[in-house]
Amino acid sequence: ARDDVAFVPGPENDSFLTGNMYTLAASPSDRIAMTWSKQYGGVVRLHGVLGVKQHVLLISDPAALRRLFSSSSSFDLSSRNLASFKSLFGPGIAAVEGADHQRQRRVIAQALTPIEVRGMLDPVQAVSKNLRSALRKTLLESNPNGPTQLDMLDWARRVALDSLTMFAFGVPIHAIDAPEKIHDILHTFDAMLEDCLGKSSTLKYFLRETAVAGIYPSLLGIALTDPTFFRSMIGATKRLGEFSKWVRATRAEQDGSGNGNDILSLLAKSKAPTEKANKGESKYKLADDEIRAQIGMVLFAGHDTVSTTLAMFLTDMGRFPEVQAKLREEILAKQAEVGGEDVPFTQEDYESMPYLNAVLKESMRLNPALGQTFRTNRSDDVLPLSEPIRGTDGKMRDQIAVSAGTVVVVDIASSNRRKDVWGDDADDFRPERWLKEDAVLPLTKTPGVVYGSVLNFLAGNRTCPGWRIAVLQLQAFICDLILGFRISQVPGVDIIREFHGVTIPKVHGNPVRGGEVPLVMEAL
Ligand code: HEM
Repeated sequence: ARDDVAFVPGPENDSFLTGNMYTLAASPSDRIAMTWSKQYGGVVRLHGVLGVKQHVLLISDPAALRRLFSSSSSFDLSSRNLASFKSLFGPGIAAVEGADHQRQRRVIAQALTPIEVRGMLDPVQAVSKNLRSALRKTLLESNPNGPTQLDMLDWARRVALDSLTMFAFGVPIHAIDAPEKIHDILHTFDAMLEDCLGKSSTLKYFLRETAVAGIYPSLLGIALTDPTFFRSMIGATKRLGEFSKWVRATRAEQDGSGNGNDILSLLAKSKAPTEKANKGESKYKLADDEIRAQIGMVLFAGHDTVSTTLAMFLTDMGRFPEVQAKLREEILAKQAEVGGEDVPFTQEDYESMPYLNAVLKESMRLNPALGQTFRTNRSDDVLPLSEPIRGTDGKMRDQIAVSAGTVVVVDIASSNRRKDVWGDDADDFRPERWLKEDAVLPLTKTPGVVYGSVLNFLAGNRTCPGWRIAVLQLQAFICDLILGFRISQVPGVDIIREFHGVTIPKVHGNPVRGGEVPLVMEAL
């Protein structure tokens, strides 16, 4: 088949074994991807891992991404990702493709409509209030008269886990009150992601990548060549199994279900036959093993993504104290308007705070929890370009033929910073850009996304189905934290993001396993 990928300009090969892929994975804060996309444009040819596929395309061009995310696209999660998800979680939404995926998505989308998400507000707010009082107590105990330095990534993980287990599974886990009791589950994924996907060394990266790509797929082969990777996968699978058992046992104690409004209860309803069931309706139901598989899947997709986003938001509040002060003013004014501290905000209240949403979108735009995600095409495809490129053969091309099986990196980080879309100050933190009348970007400029034209929740057939509840949680946590605390940077501490499949924030120059976000917190 015709294939233009080899003619797309890109960087020199970095390594015989890992091409440019380890450089990409090991570069903090998505920096190298953004450097390449600035240097070479919206499509960049990378050298792949030896033996897996010679060339890889790094894409931030909006026209190419629109094609990639369109309904007729041949691109989907790579089979290597599908297989790893399947062995970790079972046949859940991110482990299946084609008709099975469509059916599962339909059911899961029904559990996360605007109406269902509205019903999840109470538990989310209860957890958020608990965070505020536990944090206040900790601060007063450690320094009654002033500020204290805390790892806010740890607190973000705890609040995200408490909130998720309530709205998704209908069971309380008490990560805020007793993190030591659930340490394993709290850290299942950050540990696994670091061991399995993180930066380590070129050789280890090579062994892992070729293992998951099925070059030597036997468990024994993986165990022998990369014991850390092997142990970590086995450990995560075991903890997930225990967690899922605990969820089901706790729900059984609570009269066989959660509160009725959580994702699991809603999924279970999809299984129950209705009297009016039309012919063919069963194709929109989930089997028991599929429902079970969603427990681990949702824990994976909805925990570290939210905690990283929140921790980076708080980091930005430390970096930009004037933004923090202005945001606090807006939330205080809204609180007075609705009747004071004791009246909880509604979803409309959160939505009607323009500065809150502008700051959240701006922080997410610059700090995506997933800076990259990987795809392969199931059949030959052609990607149009928003601006033509000159190939390494000297020919101008306004589209690129991509033969089946090509690995594509969706460059979310660079897409969120394109100057032709966001303006010359695309790299700057400037929430005001969202307040202008023309802030709504024309869809022709972006790949068609659910939340404010940023690509954080992706687009297309695997757009994050949890984006509404993710945003609602972030709005609630942010309001409580900004009202309750003054947040400052720790002098000399710079936070970077390491990419391990999901981003883990760390201290520049002194990265610890699992990450941390030290901030100076003061109760107001
Ligand atoms: C700020 C928080 C979040 C971010 C940035 C985020 C981002 C994403 C992205 C980029 C994907 C697509 C991954 C890919 O296909 O390569 C995704 C998928 C998914 N997300 Fe989220 N997510 C967030 C929160 C949540 C929450 C809270 C839930 C749970 C309710 C959730 C559930 C899912 C599920 C189930 C998928 C798989 C969808 C599929 O394969 O069709 N996410 N998310």
